[in-house]
Amino acid sequence: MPEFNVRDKVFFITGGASGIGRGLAEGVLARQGKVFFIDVQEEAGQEAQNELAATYGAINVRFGKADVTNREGFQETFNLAVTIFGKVDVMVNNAGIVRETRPAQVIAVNLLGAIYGTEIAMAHMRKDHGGRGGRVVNISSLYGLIESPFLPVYGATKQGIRSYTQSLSLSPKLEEIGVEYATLHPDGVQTSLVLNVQPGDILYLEELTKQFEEKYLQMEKLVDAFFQLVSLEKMNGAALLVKHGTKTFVELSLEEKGDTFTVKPRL
Ligand SMILES: NC(=O)c1ccc[n+]([C@@H]2O[C@H](COP(=O)([O-])OP(=O)(O)OC[C@H]3O[C@@H](n4cnc5c(N)ncnc54)[C@H](O)[C@@H]3O)[C@@H](O)[C@H]2O)c1
Ligand SMILES: CCCCC/C=C\C=C\[C@H](O)C/C=C\C/C=C\CCCC(=O)O
Repeated sequence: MPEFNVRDKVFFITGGASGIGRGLAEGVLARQGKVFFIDVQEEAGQEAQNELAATYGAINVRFGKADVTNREGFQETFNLAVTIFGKVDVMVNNAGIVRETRPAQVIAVNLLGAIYGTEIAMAHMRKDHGGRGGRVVNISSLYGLIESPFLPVYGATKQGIRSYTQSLSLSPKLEEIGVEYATLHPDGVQTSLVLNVQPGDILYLEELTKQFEEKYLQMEKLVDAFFQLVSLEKMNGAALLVKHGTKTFVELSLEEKGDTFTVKPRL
């Protein structure tokens, strides 16, 4: 099977108006793919669409306003993408927030939103229901692999995304369904999610700021790593950790110690 080529593939990206989603959208267009992206921020989304269209052509990129926690609205924009581009080949569930004081909201956006997006994409892509197959990449985090005292709720959603996505990748019907699943685990990137953090969004922010060495991962490196992941001949089940200076495919191993088992990321 040849390497998965981005050219002429249609990507659907959630949370694409800014940050990582926007970076990935531009990466798709630069590789001659097509993008439909959604976001709750209408003005920023329209602006991003106009800027990307000016460089890469209006026929290759479209924005739709939608909230990933509203399944109906999410489905409507997905249907619109299929109407405009004829198909969706790659779903990227990227929309996410950090707000430790609002656990229900964080779980709804980060976890439920990614589950809705995966279900919507899978229903369209699955070969056993007349689809063409496809790929789903769910954006987790470094904190989808390790724990942080600063972000327990956020971390739980990111570990949830990892577990959900990797569980789907184990489907015994994978061949006939024809949909592959993977997770991306970025370290800190300087986006509005990090730069606009308010007291209360993160626990012990003062301590975190003191110990943080400002070793951010560059967007360019993250975008390259994403395309390395999505272009794999066989992407299913991959989990790619991208840190400042390194990128590593990680596997989770179950360690047995007497009667106890511990799950440890093999980093
Ligand atoms: N920046 C980092 O350090 C970092 C590290 C690891 C993982 N991530 C993850 O990457 C993803 C993107 O984050 P980012 O850093 O680019 O942040 P960002 O704030 O720049 O972008 C997130 C986008 O999601 C949109 N969004 C928020 N709620 C939404 C909703 N309900 N429906 C639709 N869109 C919504 C926002 O409007 C925004 O445009 C998130 O899932 C985040 O958890 C970020
Ligand atoms: C100084 C403010 C940092 C705010 C980080 C907020 C959200 C980060 C979400 C990402 O998914 C986290 C991924 C990587 C960590 C990024 C930065 C913090 C590093 C601090 C630490 O060493 O724990």
